[in-house]
Amino acid sequence: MSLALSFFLATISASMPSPREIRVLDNESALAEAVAGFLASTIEETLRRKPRVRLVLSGGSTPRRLYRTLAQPEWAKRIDWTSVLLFFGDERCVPPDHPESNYAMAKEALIDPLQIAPQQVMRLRGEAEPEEAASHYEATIREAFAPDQTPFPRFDLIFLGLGDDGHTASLFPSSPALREQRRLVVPTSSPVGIPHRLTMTFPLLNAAVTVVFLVTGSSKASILRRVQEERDSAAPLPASRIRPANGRLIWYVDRAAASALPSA
Ligand SMILES: O=C1O[C@H](COP(=O)(O)O)[C@@H](O)[C@H](O)[C@H]1O
Repeated sequence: MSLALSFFLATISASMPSPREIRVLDNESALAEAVAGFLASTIEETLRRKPRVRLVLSGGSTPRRLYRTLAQPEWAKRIDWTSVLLFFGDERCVPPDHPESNYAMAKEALIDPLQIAPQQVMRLRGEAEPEEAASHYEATIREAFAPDQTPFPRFDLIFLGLGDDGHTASLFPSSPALREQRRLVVPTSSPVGIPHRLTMTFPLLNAAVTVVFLVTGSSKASILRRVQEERDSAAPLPASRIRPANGRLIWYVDRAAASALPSA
């Protein structure tokens, strides 16, 4: 089936800051190919306007598949990685070679295979004291965007995942980090797995030019439906609060994850 046919595109714009698009692909590998194509054209288009692309990577198994796809020769030769600066939306407070580190995963699947230069990779220091690591990353981001960053730095593209509990990045339901309005990066905690985390905040994530969610598998079907339905609720799940103020929000999901959506 062609990519064009396997896309189901829904655009819902009522009372939202920006239209939302849901693109449904047959399976995880079709999704990785489609997102690789989207990334390639975003990088190309951004480089026509400015010298650098600032891209935020996410953790999780779906992004890993995407990174491995991007490292394949056919995609490697289509993308000019020398002009891309890589950042991370969140990190576990673990050393950079820990199996749970988002940086370690991206290094193994994307950065090393593509030989992306260390000076292009801005990692969160999971091994440092969390407050210090958050402030350090905030300074790193500010420096990478100077002087152009009012009111918040505007990343060209941010990849995000969706947790079973509705979390995204390391913004977990009921966390005080959800209320942060001023800082770009904060320490936070997770109710499951590695407890101490670092995460980008809503104001920073929502300042992006484009945010892309990557969601696959039937285990995500019911939470995906909830996130799509409750966008106007008074206490929405963290993932529902991703609403780029002047940007685009695109959901790439596979058929299994989309199976509980009303239009699926
Ligand atoms: O944005 C993100 O989302 C994931 C949740 O996805 P999962 O597929 O691993 O459940 C999160 O854990 C990850 O750190 C983050 O970058």
